[in-house]
Amino acid sequence: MTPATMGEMWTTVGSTIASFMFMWAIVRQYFPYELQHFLEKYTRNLISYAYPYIQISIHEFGGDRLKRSEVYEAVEAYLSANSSTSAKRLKAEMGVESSNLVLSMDDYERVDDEFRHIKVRWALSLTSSSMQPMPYYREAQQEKRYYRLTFHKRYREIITNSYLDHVVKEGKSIRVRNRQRKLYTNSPGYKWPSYKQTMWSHIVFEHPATFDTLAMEPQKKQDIIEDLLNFSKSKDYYAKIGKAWKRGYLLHGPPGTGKSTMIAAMANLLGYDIYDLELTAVKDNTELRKLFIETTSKSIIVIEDIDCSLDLTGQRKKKKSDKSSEDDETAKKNLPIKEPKEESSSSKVTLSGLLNFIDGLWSACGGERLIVFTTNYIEKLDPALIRRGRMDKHIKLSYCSFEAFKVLAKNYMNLDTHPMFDTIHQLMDEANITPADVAENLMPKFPMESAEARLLNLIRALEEAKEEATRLKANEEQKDELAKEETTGLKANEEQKDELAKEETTQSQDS
Ligand SMILES: Nc1ncnc2c1ncn2[C@@H]1O[C@H](COP(=O)(O)OP(=O)(O)OP(=O)(O)O)[C@@H](O)[C@H]1O
Repeated sequence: MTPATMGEMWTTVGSTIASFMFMWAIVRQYFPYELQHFLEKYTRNLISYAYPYIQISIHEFGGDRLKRSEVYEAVEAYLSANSSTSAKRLKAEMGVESSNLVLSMDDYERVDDEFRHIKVRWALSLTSSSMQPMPYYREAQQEKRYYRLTFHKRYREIITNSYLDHVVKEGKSIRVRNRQRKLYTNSPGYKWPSYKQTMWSHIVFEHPATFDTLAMEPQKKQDIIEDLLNFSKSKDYYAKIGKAWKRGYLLHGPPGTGKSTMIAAMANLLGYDIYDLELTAVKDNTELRKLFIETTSKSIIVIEDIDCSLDLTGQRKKKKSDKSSEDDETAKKNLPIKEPKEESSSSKVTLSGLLNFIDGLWSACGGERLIVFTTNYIEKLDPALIRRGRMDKHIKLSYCSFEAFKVLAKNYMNLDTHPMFDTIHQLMDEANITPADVAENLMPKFPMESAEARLLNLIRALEEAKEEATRLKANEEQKDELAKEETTGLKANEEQKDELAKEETTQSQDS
């Protein structure tokens, strides 16, 4: 068939040449190396006169042949999202950084893509190296894969300036979404022996908590979700206002109200890694800075129970004997007593070191990081540590409300409503119970335990909590009464003493 227009003619020439080159890529391996080299050089020169297309190659391995090229990996991810629907020959592999099966275009396969109405073609090809492979990097050296992008030369500018950037950005974010996330810790067990320094070590982070499963009032939950999503999309905004791209969250509330669960939900929402920083294992401010610099972008740095981690007030660390008065206070508030973390006497991290870690010059490195502190006792923290700007958002996690209970009932029993809910609602207004305790009661104690039995367990727990609260209140009132009586007695004594003294003075004056 004769091509009707010039455009079609170029298309025909182009696709003929492209097909020729594609065929050549397959058959070239059967030619001796020297002949391949010779033929390629002269054919390329000849083709470049007639060929209206531009080609860009992206090789799997860089000059050092050891590390996969980041751009290649991004293109691979971008095309795997694209090619799984359009390519005819796909290969299935386990993702390097994920446990999912990843589909991508097979060797010598081609896929078409479109960008601002411009059609481009990607092909995956292979070359074999003439070099003797090193034993450990055999694969990297023997089979060299590369992607070849072909487009018409009239689109050179748009493709090189915008399309490639778009592919790499998209590919990187697909990789972030698909990667296996990590939970890092610097626990004392991971000291590097020769330097005696703590180091990060990690396991795969697989916590199933999400904001859907988190028991909390819906409006409060929505505010937090929006705040987090807003943060993750605000790179340009932070740059514009000249602030490091990071945000501090302070989660406070009694034990078992979901502080750790919320951190896991945050990480799952944003696809971030978690660095669980054990401050008591950090030797000094220098080591803290080193650990901080080693954290990567898109991560949450967590310091749990910050009040127990260090003496952040600069005062003498409390001795065991000093604890009793503190414990009295705790008992008054009906909170379980938190054991202090491992003795931190060897740690010389100071409050100023920690503040530097949050918002000093070093804190700007890396970007896109959340810093989360948790505490059961917000009132114990130095105001400088938690002022807005450092801890931008303070979130109070509290005892279970009826709204929060409904989330747990849905999660644990798939119940939206039940006649027993009214009693539970009423009791929850009168008694304090943590979401952890509610969850424990809703869990079946044996297979097939009925919903009624589990709700009854919860009602009993609520009644106990109510009785306990009434008992504690009565105790408090009794203590207040005794204190009042004591004060009245002391006052009467004082008055009697004054009276006697007055009488004595009168008598001595008379005599
Ligand atoms: N708000 C909640 N939503 C869903 N589950 C919760 C919630 N709060 C607690 N839980 C359940 O209770 C368990 C303990 O909660 P979590 O460890 O998150 O509490 P915490 O406030 O961090 O406690 P602590 O102060 O002792 O560290 C969790 O594993 C979870 O099953």
